[in-house]
Amino acid sequence: MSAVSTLPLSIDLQALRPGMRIAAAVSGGADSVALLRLLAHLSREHGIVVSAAHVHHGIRGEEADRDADFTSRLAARLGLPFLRHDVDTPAHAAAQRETMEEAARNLRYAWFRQLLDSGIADAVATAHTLDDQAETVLHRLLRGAWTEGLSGIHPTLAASRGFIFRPLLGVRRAQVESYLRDLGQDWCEDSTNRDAVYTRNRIRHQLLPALADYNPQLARQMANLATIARDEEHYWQAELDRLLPSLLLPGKPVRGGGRAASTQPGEASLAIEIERLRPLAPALRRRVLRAAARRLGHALDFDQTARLLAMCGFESGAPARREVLSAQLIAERTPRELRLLRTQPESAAAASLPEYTIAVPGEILAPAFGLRLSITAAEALPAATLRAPRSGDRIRLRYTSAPKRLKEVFERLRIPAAERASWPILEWQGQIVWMRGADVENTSPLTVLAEPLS
Ligand SMILES: Nc1ncnc2c1ncn2[C@@H]1O[C@H](COP(=O)(O)OP(=O)(O)OP(=O)(O)O)[C@@H](O)[C@H]1O
Repeated sequence: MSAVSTLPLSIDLQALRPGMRIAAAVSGGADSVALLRLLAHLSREHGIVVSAAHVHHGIRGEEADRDADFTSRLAARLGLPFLRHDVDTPAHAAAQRETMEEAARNLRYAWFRQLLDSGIADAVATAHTLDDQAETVLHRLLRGAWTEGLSGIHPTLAASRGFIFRPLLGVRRAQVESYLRDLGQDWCEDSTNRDAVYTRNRIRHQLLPALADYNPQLARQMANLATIARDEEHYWQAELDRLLPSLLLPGKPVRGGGRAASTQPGEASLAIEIERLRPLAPALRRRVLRAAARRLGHALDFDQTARLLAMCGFESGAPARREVLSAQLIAERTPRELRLLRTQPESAAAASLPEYTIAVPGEILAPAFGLRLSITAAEALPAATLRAPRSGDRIRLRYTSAPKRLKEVFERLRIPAAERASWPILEWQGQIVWMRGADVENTSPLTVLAEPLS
């Protein structure tokens, strides 16, 4: 089944077959209400079996109850089954040390995959639109993205059974809303969608409209860029799969002894023969290095990759023999090999982590900590420092009477010993005002927002 002409919006249904059971992921917002209405229409015409799947995230109080009731009543009115899943997002976020947004998304997708695995649905449809795509691409561009990041929201995600797909990716949000108005169909507004604390909302309500003054087609072009980047990625990934086995030296991880880097228990390393990298195009060299680092659990940013290329002698300047790329990754070079070594963070590498100075108000990308940090304040104030913990650091958690030693805080938060030396904290005027995953008593005039770098 391809694009369906009898529908008022052109939606991409290439992946669907008659008789398939489709769970529409419905938050109650305009996009997903439109998705449900469109699929309900198709179910009558084409024998697709549609249900409405809603996650109650346990956040946003009564508004979330309202959305769940609204979605359930809408499904009933359309004669469709309603599937509801309740989760405790704050508890999950605390346990996994994720932001609330990350936790909500992870819980949502985990349930979608459960629906597929259990055979309740053959496919889950989400209602991402072309505007979501444009916002995602622009957001990633602002954070500093590779082509993987620029490939944005993928139209289809494979699952172990079935798939997740986004049939509205070619549709503008304004089209969705006018479709609903024509139907006389209402929807729920999420009050947090206007909250300017979230970068995503500022991109949607401020940046994209401002840029559209320069080019009214910008959203579509951002979406086109995502398609181009995705195809490029696909091509290069196939090349990489072909090349990697001959580029990464066999028999790794190694045990040290005569080699460039000696490994300790819990560490791992990979080596790449420099001469084999030399004939490759720069695009492939970078990809090989990034793929090698990824195997050690590390996402290299552009500068780290450039430092590795320089170590191999592919960039100007004297090649360094050793680079501490982050608390967890060291690179060493012998005449023949470039070796990447994943270290225990308590090692010397942790001590070499950079400190980032952040203007207040201001924001910073801190690749060594995998973070993007923004600080808001009502007026210009002295700068803050993002850094790894130091002995003697004390921190006051909310609802506790006195500052505690960092070691106690780590224990209380059950942060594994191996991660502590590189755990990011923010210091302002001699006080720790933020720490990843901790509810810090922040009496300063600073508001701190941290997001992981993708
Ligand atoms: N509470 C929910 N219950 C069911 N589906 C939801 C819920 N929230 C979002 N979705 C689905 O996910 C789509 C995207 O939602 P939204 O834009 O809020 O999420 P996001 O975090 O920006 O994106 P992503 O889901 O890709 O991470 C919605 O159109 C809807 O299909």
